[in-house]
Amino acid sequence: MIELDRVTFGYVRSAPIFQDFSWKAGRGEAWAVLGASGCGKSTLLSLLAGLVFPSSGQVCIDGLPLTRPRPQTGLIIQDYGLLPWSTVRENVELGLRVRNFYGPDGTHAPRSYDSSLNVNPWLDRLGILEVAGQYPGQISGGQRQRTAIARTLALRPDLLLMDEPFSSLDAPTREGLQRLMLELWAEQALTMVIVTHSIEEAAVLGQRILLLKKAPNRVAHVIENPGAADVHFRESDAYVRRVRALREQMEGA
Ligand SMILES: Nc1ncnc2c1ncn2[C@@H]1O[C@H](COP(=O)(O)OP(=O)(O)OP(=O)(O)O)[C@@H](O)[C@H]1O
Repeated sequence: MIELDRVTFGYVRSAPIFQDFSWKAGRGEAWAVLGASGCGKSTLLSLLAGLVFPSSGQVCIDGLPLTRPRPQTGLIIQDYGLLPWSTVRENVELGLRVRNFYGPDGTHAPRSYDSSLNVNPWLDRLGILEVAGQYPGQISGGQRQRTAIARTLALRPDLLLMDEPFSSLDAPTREGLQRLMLELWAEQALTMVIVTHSIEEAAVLGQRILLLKKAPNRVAHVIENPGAADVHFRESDAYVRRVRALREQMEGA
């Protein structure tokens, strides 16, 4: 589904963050991108989202070179990006309204396009139906993040990119949302890429973990972590060992 082929990227007047960097992710996989601050995790997400482009090499999604943001890619950023003057329901409808205006191909709305704004199933699935009439300022951080997730999933993405989605939440809320993401990932047949600087989060959410090191990243260090999809993985010895191993690998970065 995702293929980075010898990608080189650096911001203007800055040293490259990725140099001849190649990486592949298959359809339906759950990836965590882990690394210390400044190693290029968010930049990788921007490359995957089609927000920035390599100076050489290619980013391909589903075999097609990425030349602009793709309508089937959902991006969830750290501060939720909710409109404070709109209710939870209006925020969840927002992506669908924009898509109805521009159409799923990003240029125009074809007649055949289903323009329904029925977001109730998503509000229900994300557990925010009872706060649907409230404004972002009146709900908790966890509910705000659920709203952002509902808004993105209502667009039925096949690729979900998340940048430090739970970093500002307290531990029980974060763990609840991590569990929910794993359920949604399995339920919706999503390909998921979650950027995190938390070793524990990477171990819980990433069936495969891409470890970025100090820039420039030239090699994709991939750690297999098949236990992640299991709801009880967090309580297992294998999880403790995985976290320890990841910490050692990060310290050696
Ligand atoms: N828009 C930009 N213009 C110039 N430099 C940038 C820009 N965005 C990020 N950088 C720089 O690129 C490098 C990688 O940044 P990036 O945000 O991708 O790292 P990160 O691993 O996500 O870090 P963090 O965990 O702190 O968010 C950093 O040195 C950062 O200062």
